Amino acid sequence: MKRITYLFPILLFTSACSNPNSDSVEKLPVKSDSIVLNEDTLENLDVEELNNRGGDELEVMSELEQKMIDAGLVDIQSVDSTIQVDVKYATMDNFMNRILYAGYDKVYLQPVVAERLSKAQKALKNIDSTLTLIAFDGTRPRSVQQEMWDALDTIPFNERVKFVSNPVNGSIHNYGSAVDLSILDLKTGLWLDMGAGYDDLRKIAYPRHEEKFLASGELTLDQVNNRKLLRKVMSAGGFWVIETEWWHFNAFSRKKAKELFEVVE
Ligand SMILES: C[C@@H](N)C(=O)N[C@H](C)C(=O)O
Ligand SMILES: [Zn+2]
Repeated sequence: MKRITYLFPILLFTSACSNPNSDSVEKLPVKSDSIVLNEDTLENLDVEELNNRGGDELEVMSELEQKMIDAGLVDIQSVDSTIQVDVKYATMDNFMNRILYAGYDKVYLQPVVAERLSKAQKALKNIDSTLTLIAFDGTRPRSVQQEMWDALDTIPFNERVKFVSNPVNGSIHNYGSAVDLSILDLKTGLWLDMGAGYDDLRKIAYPRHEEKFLASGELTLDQVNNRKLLRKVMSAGGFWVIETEWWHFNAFSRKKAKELFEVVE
């Protein structure tokens, strides 16, 4: 397989609001040293050879994906092609309002974690075959964890750790042992309504406050039941949710992940 290294253009945007649904984004000038193509790499390409290859043979791999493969991680869709992925950190549509994964839009996990996620998917399909798991993030390099952590430096430490793990300790994502995900309804093409968006910092996203928000009418019974369905099938795969994010599931404790795996830096 030919490996082509390149950088996607990265427009740096500032996060005017931490809510991913916000459209109030202030544009900053393009940072010149983060732009576009690595010309040395392009010069070294054997263009004629590439042109002679069928388009579907040409595989373009980002440096990040190569890092995942080198670490022994697997693409969830190569383990279970029925699981959908929508990697928000590969787009501008995330709480940072900028691309964190350049040229990389897959979900890589430790092989044992990917097998467990496939088990969760089967549990979901057994309940309703018109639903599917849709993963937003799997293994996350610690460098990206650091970027997230730094971006939220106006939030007091004790609040910040509820949303982003401290990169010094490492997130369980950094070990390929956590996944952010929801459920997609294949009939409508829509995610099930969880009463709060992905990476929503508000307390309404906290599983631990669900009963309170249900009692106050701020969450509906359907929304809470959708979260419960996600937890039920993830639990069948051996995952558990964290108290402050309905979408984040761990397959191992941090201690166990540290024993078993290396951090992806
Ligand atoms: C940032 C959010 N998607 C997330 O994954 N948070 C957890 C707590 C983490 O950073 O480990
Ligand atoms: Zn997460």
